[in-house]
Amino acid sequence: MLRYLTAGESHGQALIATMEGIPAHVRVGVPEIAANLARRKLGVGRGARMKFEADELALLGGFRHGETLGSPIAIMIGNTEWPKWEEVMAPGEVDEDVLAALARNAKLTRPRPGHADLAGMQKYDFDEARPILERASARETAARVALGTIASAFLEQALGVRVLSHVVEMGPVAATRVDLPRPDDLDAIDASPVRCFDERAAEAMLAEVEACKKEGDTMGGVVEVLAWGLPPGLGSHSQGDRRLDAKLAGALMGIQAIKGVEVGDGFGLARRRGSDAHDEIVLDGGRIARATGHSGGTEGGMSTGEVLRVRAAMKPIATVPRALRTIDTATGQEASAHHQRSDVCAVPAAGVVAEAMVALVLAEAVLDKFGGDSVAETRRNAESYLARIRERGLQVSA
Ligand SMILES: Cc1cc2nc3c(=O)[nH]c(=O)nc-3n(C[C@H](O)[C@H](O)[C@H](O)COP(=O)(O)O)c2cc1C
Ligand SMILES: C=C(O[C@@H]1CC(C(=O)O)=C[C@@H](OP(=O)(O)O)[C@H]1O)C(=O)O
Repeated sequence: MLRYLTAGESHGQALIATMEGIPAHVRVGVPEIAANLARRKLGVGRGARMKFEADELALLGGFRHGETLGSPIAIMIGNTEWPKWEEVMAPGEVDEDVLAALARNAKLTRPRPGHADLAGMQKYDFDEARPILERASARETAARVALGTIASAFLEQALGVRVLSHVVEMGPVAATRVDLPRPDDLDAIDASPVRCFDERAAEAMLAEVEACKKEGDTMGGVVEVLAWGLPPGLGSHSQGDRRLDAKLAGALMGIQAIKGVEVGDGFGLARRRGSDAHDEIVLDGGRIARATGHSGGTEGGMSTGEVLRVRAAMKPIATVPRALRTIDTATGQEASAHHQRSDVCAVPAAGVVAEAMVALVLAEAVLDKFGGDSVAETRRNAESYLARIRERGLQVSA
């Protein structure tokens, strides 16, 4: 069983991530996690905070000498901006006069449409948005990316599974390249300011973000996550909440601003006839293969052994510089939404977060199927399962 939690506010002292259930001997540590945290900050359209804030990473539990111990993992990511926020976000009581003198403590009573501000104030009984936005903020995704790095390392070392993401749509611009990126393409994707595999589309995407920024507006887009090398049979058809596709959808929808998830061709499948929608089962050198990849690598809530392909649609950033209409909850009058600074577009970063969430779901599914308290034990169990599939003549070619 794999379980994890994150804690911490956007302008608090630190983010904390804990995870239990990752086997011993996964070779992973600060270099790999720090590299993924850096990837999450990349991409055109990110706001000023990405430049001046560093992620101060500390591994507090569950690691020794560059490997996991099989014990609970505890990770801290310090917010280097904390000194500026020490009073505003102090966990203890602070003198009212001190707070009143701080401009950054001004009450946020003009909730932003599209953010968690208003619903959160209503639900948690606050007279301003600060206590809500602090946790709603996608700063929290740094903690999930840290955990996802460990899940990814486990998947690769136990089973040779590689997870990657790329941007396929940015506002109105869509990539048209049909071949799927492979793990070796990830460096090139990360080198693109829009994290797009299709170079021609990348140029148009870049122009779109720049135009959007100039016009004081924000953008969304679509990211695709691929997992290469999965065995068939992760997840189960036997209960709705055990379906791999359901878990993937839930995990991706759990990312801030994600409003749609597609598995494989998703909504497009609904517009096709069955003869044109399903991946015919064919022979490839004596092994089972699929003629096409419409399903995205799951059937019946189980992985098929083909490449897993899921997409997540991100809505435009809620903090629109050309501020949207709202109500000032202090006066009850119409007003424009509060805005200090924000990202114009965070789709490239959302791809890195989506990659982490998919890795966490897959690691959980692998541990459900194969168990194991060490990487070697998970690998042995998976090998024996795959040997049985071969014995039956049911092996896939991917
Ligand atoms: C990587 C990332 C960065 C984000 N940056 C911002 C931002 O700078 N400003 C903003 O208003 N929303 C930003 N968001 C989106 C908000 O966090 C999100 O809209 C908010 O939490 C409300 O949740 P909902 O969109 O799911 O309703 C970002 C989301 C992600 C995934
Ligand atoms: C800090 C991060 O993202 C933040 C996510 C976010 C939001 O509303 O989701 C709003 C912005 O923060 P601020 O309002 O302080 O400028 C982003 O910078 C991060 O990703 O590390």
